[in-house]
Amino acid sequence: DVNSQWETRISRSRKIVYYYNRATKESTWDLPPGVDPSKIKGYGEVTVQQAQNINPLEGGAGQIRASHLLVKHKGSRRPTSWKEPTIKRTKEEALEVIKSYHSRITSGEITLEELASTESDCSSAKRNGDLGFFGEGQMQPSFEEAAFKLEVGELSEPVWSDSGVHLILRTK
Ligand SMILES: N=C(N)NCCC[C@H](NC(=O)[C@@H]1CCC/C1=C/[C@H](COP(=O)(O)O)NC=O)C(N)=O
Repeated sequence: DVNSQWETRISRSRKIVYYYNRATKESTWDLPPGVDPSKIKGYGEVTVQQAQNINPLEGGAGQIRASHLLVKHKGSRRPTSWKEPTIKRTKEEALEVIKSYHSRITSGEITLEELASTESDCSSAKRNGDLGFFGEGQMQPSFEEAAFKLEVGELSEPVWSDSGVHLILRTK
């Protein structure tokens, strides 16, 4: 089963956990869909919290914390998600969807975290969209540039990255 293929390792440079699949030799920063970090082979003592790369400590200098809601499209770098195995919507359709989410959040009808938990195509949906603390060089440039421009508590306009289109809420 999927938990037997994956193992957690510590990235020496980043001092955060990543996941390595012994069968496919794939490595990824984010919790692979369907994997329970508390059930897979760990490298050293890795807490579940660490395994989800949520840095429990205040972000270091120059780090911010943000949550996001991602809507992927068929041209996304990984057109699959925990929600659907093959994402077929077009870029235009993805933008329409994210615009409707943007107005529902700005009208106060729903929060980004609530919407991300059920609608985001990113595995961070399980954490209400929380990406934890991150510094420069960790996220794709377009996402990083938009996120670092936000004030704490501010919601971005739709932001494109190779992953798809995002709404970003800076939280710290
Ligand atoms: N530090 C934390 N928490 N995780 C490391 C994130 C690695 C980073 N990821 C991104 O830049 C995309 C855009 C912003 C968020 C994000 C999340 C992607 C989106 O989904 P995907 O396109 O991968 O299927 N899911 C995971 O990586 C990257 N350099 O690829």
